[in-house]
Amino acid sequence: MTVDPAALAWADHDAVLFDLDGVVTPTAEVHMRAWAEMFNAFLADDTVTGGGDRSPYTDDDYFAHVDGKPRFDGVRDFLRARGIDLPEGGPEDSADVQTVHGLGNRKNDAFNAVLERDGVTAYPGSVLLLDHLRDLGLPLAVVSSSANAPSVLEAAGLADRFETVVSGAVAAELGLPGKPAPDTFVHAATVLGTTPERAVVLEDAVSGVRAGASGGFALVIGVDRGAGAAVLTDAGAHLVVADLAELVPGEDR
Ligand SMILES: O=P(O)(O)OC[C@H]1O[C@@H](O)[C@H](O)[C@@H](O)[C@@H]1O
Repeated sequence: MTVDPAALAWADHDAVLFDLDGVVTPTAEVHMRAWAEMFNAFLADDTVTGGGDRSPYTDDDYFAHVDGKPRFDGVRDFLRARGIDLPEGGPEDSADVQTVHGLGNRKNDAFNAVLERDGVTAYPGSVLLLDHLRDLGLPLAVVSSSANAPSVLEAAGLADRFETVVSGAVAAELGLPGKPAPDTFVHAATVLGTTPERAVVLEDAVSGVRAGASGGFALVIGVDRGAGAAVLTDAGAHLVVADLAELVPGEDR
């Protein structure tokens, strides 16, 4: 399917489902840096046992194993890729314990420290699209793997723009598998009173694009913030943009 981004018939759809980090707000970068800080300290720590490949963690590792997934899935999938065996631990593990949950909690502390220090400013092009869709009266949702989605939306001043927020915490509560499984997007469509065949998904991560494609959504729009347009297309995006302003009719680009 070839789609002209500026000529999208938004009104033909019932709802629009936005990933958050990297789509609405530039917080994918904050997640990326927090992961890199945590994994590199872990990989360089001689006291850690569990074998595996301890070479430094790179952005390629992020895009291949971590991007867009719920926090502890990201930890597990990266460790598995490196052949490193760590105990699972539990949600209450402190951030200095060498378990899957301890490492995830350490990354979360790093993420929240940056959020508190720097705040969040949404991408201007994304706010333009949100304004346009509000003018059209389309119901909107955020579907994010992040348990921090509500605080990021609050910090960006956008909490009132979305009818529902399916965050990592909501998914865990409802027992929904995270991206790349389609369940969180399907749940958001249901909450907005529609079905995947009538809803649009916007995603910057391969795992999220896969979720939209395997869920049978009418339109899956990839947002290239570093994953690569070809990679997003291969994962199932119907079209790929670099900025959400490209999706607003009449916006100068
Ligand atoms: O904030 P949390 O709960 O750790 O969420 C983790 C993930 O949240 C996603 O929204 C990001 O795109 C991921 O790359 C990130 O790792």
